[in-house]
Amino acid sequence: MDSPPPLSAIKDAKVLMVGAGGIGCELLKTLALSGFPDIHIIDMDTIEVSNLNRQFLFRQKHVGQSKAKVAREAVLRFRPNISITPYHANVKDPDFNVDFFKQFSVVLNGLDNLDARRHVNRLCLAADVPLVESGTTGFLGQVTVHLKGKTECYECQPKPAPKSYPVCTITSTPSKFVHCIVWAKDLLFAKLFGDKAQDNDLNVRSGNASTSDHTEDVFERRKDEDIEEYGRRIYDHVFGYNIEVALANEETWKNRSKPRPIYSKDVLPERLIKQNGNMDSASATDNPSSVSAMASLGMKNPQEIWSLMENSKIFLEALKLFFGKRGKEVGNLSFDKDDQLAVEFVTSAANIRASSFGISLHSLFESKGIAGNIVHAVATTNAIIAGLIVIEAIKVLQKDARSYRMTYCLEHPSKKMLLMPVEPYEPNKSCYVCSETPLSLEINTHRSTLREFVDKIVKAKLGMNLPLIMHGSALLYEVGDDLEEDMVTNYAANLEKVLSELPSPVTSGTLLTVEDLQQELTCNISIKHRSLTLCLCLCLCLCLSLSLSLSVHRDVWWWDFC
Ligand SMILES: Nc1ncnc2c1ncn2[C@@H]1O[C@H](COP(=O)(O)OP(=O)(O)OP(=O)(O)O)[C@@H](O)[C@H]1O
Ligand SMILES: [Zn+2]
Repeated sequence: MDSPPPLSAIKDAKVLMVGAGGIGCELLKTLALSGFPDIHIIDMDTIEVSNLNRQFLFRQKHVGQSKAKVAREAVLRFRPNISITPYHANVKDPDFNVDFFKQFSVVLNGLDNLDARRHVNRLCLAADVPLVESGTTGFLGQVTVHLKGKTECYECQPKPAPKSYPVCTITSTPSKFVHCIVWAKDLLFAKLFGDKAQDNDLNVRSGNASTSDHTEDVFERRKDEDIEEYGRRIYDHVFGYNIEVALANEETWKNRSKPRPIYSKDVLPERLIKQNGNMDSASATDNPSSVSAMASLGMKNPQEIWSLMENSKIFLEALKLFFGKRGKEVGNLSFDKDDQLAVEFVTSAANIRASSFGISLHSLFESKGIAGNIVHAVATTNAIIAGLIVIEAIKVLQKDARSYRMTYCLEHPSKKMLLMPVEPYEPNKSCYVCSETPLSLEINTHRSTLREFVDKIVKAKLGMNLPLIMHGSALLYEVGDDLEEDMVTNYAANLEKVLSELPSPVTSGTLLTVEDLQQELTCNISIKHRSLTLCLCLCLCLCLSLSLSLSVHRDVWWWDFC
């Protein structure tokens, strides 16, 4: 593969790529073939089988290995004379600080999440290094250019929040298959296999009226309980008893069609073990990651829609395999779309619930897409976007500011164009990241603790990684390895206090300074005490994903418990 000699701007460039996935593989290849001599890559992941269809630098034999390292080796085979430095690490690690970023001529993002994108944006601003940002969703994609003070930063425009659903729709009145998936994944799967200490809206009342101990958690496996018996008890509780309890509230069903309780004995023969063999032969391998209920039941086609009976068998088999073959993980699992057994369990549970509510059933393939919020990736879109990133990177290196473009890759032509170039916007003067605009936060200072403020506002909403919080000259909180022991004790005590009872009380009118030492970002937050009205509180309660809710009202944020 011969290519023309590189432009001088390219020859002297040192670039940082963040992400070596779908876009990253294409990008590294295009950078190398364009003559970029010095490329650094950060990626925290290892290669999964599901990456191989489009992340073409990786092969089956690389599964389990670092993406950054394998991508390097693959490209060095056809461009042996360039320098590629891989980091198998999270870009949020403290080693990747402002000084690290300062060594690069330009940073190129091929990431898949908001959190990491925001973090890189801040480091690029602090290091004053241009950023070319990108993303794809199926046939759609975009490449944007960000230069401090000249164009808007990645965070100048608010980004849409991930979709969440009202709690009651999920727990009581699902009307779409996605509601059943959210129930199966975020409630049932989390309850059975996740951290027991986590809040969970799943109904945990005992289904057995004769049980003397009414506080018994029905989801706990009883001592010496046979695994199939346990599975059937869970099945009957969530698909049978809970539906009967819900039906008793007639108001709910006045204008809705009633669900049908489903009990395992009505769908399945008395005992399955005899049909499916015993635990030891249930799975062909002992490798926990390849345990599969479909495999042990001899079902092969992920695109097939299973009957209610098949879903019920998969449900019991998956539960049995989790406890039998992956028992060590039970209690620590969170749903992962690349975990076959988890997807099988969630698909079957969602389908049984869908059956109960008269919602059409879906295949494992479709369920996986919905559960993982997946829009199936299109390799060609990634290749187009990677090409556009390199074009913008070259303009940045040539300091050709007038020709910078943000380019949108469309699904259908608009004005006969599939690629829509737009001139970059000016920085947003009220952006708290790239300008010094103060923020306003309305919060219940008598009920919210400093820990909630740190976790839900400073980390989750402001996207800070290593925060420090000051009230005037009083330090309320900071993190770091070199803190004195008494400071660590003070901060730990502060975290549990409500804001108005901190040593330096935070009340209406307080101006807090929040700083992230790694991102070199400082924000001033003006606090206003607010106790929510009932109506507001009810509306907040509808948000499933947060037990504490926050909403952005232009530049004023309010926040409280539900
Ligand atoms: N904080 C981070 N630090 C380093 N790398 C990251 C970080 N966040 C995401 N990435 C990397 O960005 C890449 C994004 O690639 P892509 O969107 O193709 O996702 P994927 O996980 O490879 O594929 P898919 O999600 O479609 O299965 C991934 O390789 C991921 O490891
Ligand atoms: Zn900005």
